[in-house]
Amino acid sequence: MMLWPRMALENRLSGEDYRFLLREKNLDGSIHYGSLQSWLRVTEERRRMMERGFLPQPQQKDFDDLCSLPDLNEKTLLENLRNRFKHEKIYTYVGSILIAINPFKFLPIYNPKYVKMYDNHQLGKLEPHIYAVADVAYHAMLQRKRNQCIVISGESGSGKTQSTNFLIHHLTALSQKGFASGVEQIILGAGPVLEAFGNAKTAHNNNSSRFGKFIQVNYQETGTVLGAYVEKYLLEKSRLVYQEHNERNYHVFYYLLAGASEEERLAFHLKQPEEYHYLNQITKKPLRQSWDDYCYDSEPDCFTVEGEDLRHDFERLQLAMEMVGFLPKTRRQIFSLLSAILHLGNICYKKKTYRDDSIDICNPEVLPVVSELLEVKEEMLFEALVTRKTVTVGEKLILPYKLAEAVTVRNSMAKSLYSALFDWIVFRINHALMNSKDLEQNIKTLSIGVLDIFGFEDYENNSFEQFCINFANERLQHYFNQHIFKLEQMMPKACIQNTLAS
Ligand SMILES: Nc1ncnc2c1ncn2[C@@H]1O[C@H](COP(=O)(O)OP(=O)(O)OP(=O)(O)O)[C@@H](O)[C@H]1O
Repeated sequence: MMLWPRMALENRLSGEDYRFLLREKNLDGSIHYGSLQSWLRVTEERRRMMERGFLPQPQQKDFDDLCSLPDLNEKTLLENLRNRFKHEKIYTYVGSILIAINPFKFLPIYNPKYVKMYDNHQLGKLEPHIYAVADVAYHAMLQRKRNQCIVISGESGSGKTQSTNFLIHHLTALSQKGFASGVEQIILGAGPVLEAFGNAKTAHNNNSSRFGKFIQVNYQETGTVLGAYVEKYLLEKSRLVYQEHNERNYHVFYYLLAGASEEERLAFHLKQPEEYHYLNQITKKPLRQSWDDYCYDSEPDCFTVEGEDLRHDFERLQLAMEMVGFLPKTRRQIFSLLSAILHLGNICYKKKTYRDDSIDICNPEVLPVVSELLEVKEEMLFEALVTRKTVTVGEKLILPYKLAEAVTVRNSMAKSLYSALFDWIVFRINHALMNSKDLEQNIKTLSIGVLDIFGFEDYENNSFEQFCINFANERLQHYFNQHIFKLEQMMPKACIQNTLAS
């Protein structure tokens, strides 16, 4: 295109005022001049030919930062992301924010070569990557001497936990530069332990986090990892006693039942998963055939998920627990408690007589098993399961539970035991992650936090837990919007100040 070309001025017809001229090279190399109107006619013709398939579609250029899209609207934004995804580019920037699209397959972009490539690089210079975000946070922390935080948000199954793992991996790799010190090993070992006890298969995600976590990696001012801290939020306790169709209980139960040795099976009185009430609800889906006739359709079970090797997972868990500092004796106690919870769920009740509401346990042979595994007296356990103690003015009353109450109490006991176990595991992990140097007052520490909470959920039956999860997501989104708008507002001010100063 030529602006104010001599030729255009010379050849212009009266009344036409060319400001530019279109110049096109023909196939034989000769130059062809055209007016804007003729060029528009040709392009329109080309567009029609392409639409009919006579001409090849032009290769669409993709933008690695959505802010660079010439025309930013929902359609172009989604098309750009789709186009990139087709070429296995799962990451795209929106300024300093990173969008990740779950590829649901392994991509070879997380090996040490990539760690090196993204070390100390300027955001936007290379293809967008999760390592680039970790790198920017790390160097911003070192340069500005300020703590940093990375917030990960997205609906269930979108890849938040996987992204957290990549971030933690890169954050520790940047610090160690090739050497795996003790603390980094513990940080990396903590992930599989938390996942085994706090993740489960859901309808949306085979490895869904059923708790929120904030992992804070602490550094010395030189950038060396000092230690870490894990904060846990709201473990979904209801899953322990009830799961929706096609969902499972926490992974650790299936690992234990598949991977325990013969000796452990005997010691913990282990059975098959389908023999435990807390695990066998998934196989049966009520199928309504007519209005007054319900029957239970036997669906294929989901005790094992495609591609899963539970025995191997149990071995991996044992290794990770060892890395985090759980001694064999402690591990045995943990597995004994898990077995006790499973047996506890099998306790069922019946009315003693038709006349009153008093109840009895219909399978008393389970009681000695639970009492042995929990190391509590059988009588005390029985009392706790069938009676309630209340104190009135100067009087202690022991009242029997009603049938429905007793089932709720049994489930509450199981939920409390598991929740206490999970809290204790997080506590022990934190103890192992805490470096004594953290506590020394003369060492100034910096940190990078990664927030990974459960994603937005909408099931057929949504419980109080879904309400809490979705509310937390809404709050996080609100915080994010506020933060981004504040940054946007600050930007013009900073620009004006800079212009005035210069
Ligand atoms: N970058 C990735 N590369 C390969 N696979 C991935 C990636 N991100 C996610 N996945 C796959 O998607 C699955 C679900 O991801 P993830 O568990 O991280 O989701 P989530 O957002 O944390 O879900 P929830 O909120 O339910 O915990 C993973 O188990 C993994 O198989």
